[in-house]
Formats: sequence, structure tokens, C-alpha cells
Amino acid sequence: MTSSRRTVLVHLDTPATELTSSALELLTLARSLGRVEAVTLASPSLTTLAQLGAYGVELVRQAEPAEDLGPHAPHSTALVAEALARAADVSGAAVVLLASTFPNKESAARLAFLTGAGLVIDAAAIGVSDEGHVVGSKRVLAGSWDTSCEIVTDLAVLTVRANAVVPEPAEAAVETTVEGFAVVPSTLAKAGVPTSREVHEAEHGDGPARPALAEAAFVVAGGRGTFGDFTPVEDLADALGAAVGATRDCVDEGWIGHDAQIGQTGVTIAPRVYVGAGISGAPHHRGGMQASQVIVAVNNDPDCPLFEISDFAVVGDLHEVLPQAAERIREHRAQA
Ligand SMILES: Cc1cc2nc3c(=O)[nH]c(=O)nc-3n(C[C@H](O)[C@H](O)[C@H](O)COP(=O)(O)OP(=O)(O)OC[C@H]3O[C@@H](n4cnc5c(N)ncnc54)[C@H](O)[C@@H]3O)c2cc1C
Repeated sequence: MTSSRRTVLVHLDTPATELTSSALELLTLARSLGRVEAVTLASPSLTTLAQLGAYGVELVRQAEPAEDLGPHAPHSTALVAEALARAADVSGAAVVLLASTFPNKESAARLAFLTGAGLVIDAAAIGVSDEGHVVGSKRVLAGSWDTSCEIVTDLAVLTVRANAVVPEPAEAAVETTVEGFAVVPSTLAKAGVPTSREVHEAEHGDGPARPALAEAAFVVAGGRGTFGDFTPVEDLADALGAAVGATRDCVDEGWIGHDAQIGQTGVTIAPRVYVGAGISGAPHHRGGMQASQVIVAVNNDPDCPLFEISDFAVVGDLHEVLPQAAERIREHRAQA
């Protein structure tokens, strides 16, 4: 199918007061595949509509469940799947894209089951084969294999990792209209509606708010080489607007919270830039960060294994290197 004939649905996470960076990335990616429509389970705000217009989306399809299932219904993965299935049917869509969050992966799996669609979870790139089929690519097996999966079904469902592309508005902004469509929730969807939902912000003391580790475009991570003092790591992270990560050893030592753990038993990340300071590069850690686009390692051991997969290797004491880097970045930012 040619891209001009292909309709691509982008699921907007709720609450849709303002589009997240992940949503803007999805819209950018979707434009390269065909004509983009957005789907939401909650009324989009004026800010959201303006953003959608800037990204070239003319139509937002808003699901209207036939029964009031309560305020948390848009977070029901079963209902999201049923709404997307209906939207795909109404629009004749060939592709549905969702951001790769845990709930969205579940919704995508349910959607694929409902529609018989081919499914790729955690795609890092999306292309089109010579036959016109959508191809999702990703790293698997702890970052040791790159795979590409051609989806040959009429409908392709993909969840896309954060930072797959740089968000870019369309060449020309358009007017965005909202069109409702009815969804009749199944017994399953009605049985599984969340009754409460509380988002816990990560705590950073009095410091600036930092992006979520799994979605951050920049990550600064510290290892055992910090000897428990994460100040230089956090300072560089704040200069860059980055998330803070760590190795499991630091978490086990109680130097930093579990949410910061990167690796096979922690968070898997694929930021645009990963800085690893005082980290040896053990396979368990590499499995969670090897897909990063640019890897910078700071280590006082010139033979540290992390250097083998680094784009930039800095041999030095992190307590000297990181503060200097943070200072230079702040100087550059002040001049910009
Ligand atoms: C089942 C299992 C699951 C695991 N899962 C994970 C996981 O998900 N994530 C994870 O990270 N680990 C995981 N681990 C642990 C992993 O195997 C390693 O032990 C761990 O990643 C090592 O952490 P590190 O690099 O901080 O420490 P180390 O390996 O001790 O490395 C410290 C590094 O700091 C350098 N250094 C020291 N001082 C300085 C200085 N002043 N300046 C600069 N560099 C300095 C040293 O040269 C060294 O390279 C797992 C282990 C097991 C058994």
C-alpha cells in the first residue's frame, strides 16, 4: 500500500491536556507512513488540539463509551483496545501506533487479539518493505541482536519506544476537528475498569523535576565508582535536563532508589544520549542501555568494558570530569 493511501491511527495517552514528547514522536513517525488520525478516550484540551494541528493531524476520533464506566475508564486496557479496534474499523486504518508504556503494551496485545493484527512491541524504528508492508525494528536479547519484523496482516499494531525519532511539526499546520464514535464496552472491558489511579512523581528533594527514566532523551547514570555520592551525576543530569540512572549495585547499596536501576532487572532505556560514570559495563547493565543512540562512558580504568561499546570514552575520575562537563554545558546554555 502506498503511504498516501495508508491511514495511521495514533493513540493519545490520557489525560490529554498536553501531548507528551512520546506522542509528538509518534505523530512525526506516523506522518512518514501515511495520513495521520489521532484517537483519544478523553476530550482533548485546546492545547492538545493546537499541537495536533501543528503536527498535521486533521481528525481526532474521540471514543464515546455507550455506558458511563467512571472517570478512570480511559485507563482500562481492555476499553482502550476495544476503542482502537472500533476506530480502526471506522477509519479503515492500516496501522495503529501507541507509545511503549506498560498499559499501552497490554492494550496493543488486546487490540491485536481482537482484530487479528500483526503486533510489534517496543519498536525503535518503523519502515515500509518493498511490498508496502510496515516493518518494525528493535533490539532484543539484551541488546545483542537487531531484528526487523514485517507485518503482513491488513492491520499493523506497533508500540514505539521513546526517542525513536526527534519530534518535528508538519511543514504546514492544519485545522483539527474532533469526531466522536460510539464504543459498546464488552463484558470484559466493564469488568476491568480501574476504580482509582494515583501517579507518583519521582522525588528529587528541592531540585528540579527530571524526566522519567524510561522516556528521557538524555540519561546520566552512576555506578559503584560514585562510592555513594550521586551529587556529580545529578548535577550533570540537571545541566542536561536528563534523567538519573544507576547500576543495580548502587540500588542494592541503598545509594539511590530502585526506580533508577537500568539493566536486565531494571528499566530498559534507549535515550539519544547515555552517560555512564563509574560503571564497569557488566552484561546485566549493558542489556538495559545498549540501545542508546550515543554512549558516553567516564571511568578511571582505561580497560573498563563499557568503553568497548562507547562512542565517547573519557578516562578520568568522575568526580572531576562530571562537574567540568556540567559547568561547560551551563556556560553554553547561558550563551545560547
Ligand atoms: C541476576 C542478576 C541481575 C542483575 N541485574 C542488573 C541490572 O539490571 N542492572 C545492573 O546495573 N546490574 C545488574 N546486575 C549486577 C551486575 O552484574 C554488575 O554487578 C553491576 O552492573 C556492576 O555495577 P557497577 O558498574 O556500578 O560496579 P562495578 O562493576 O564495581 O564497576 C565500578 C566501576 O567504577 C569505576 N570507578 C571507580 N572509581 C571511579 C572514579 N573515581 N571515577 C570513574 N570511574 C571509577 C571502576 O573502574 C569500575 O569500572 C545483576 C546481577 C545479577 C547476578
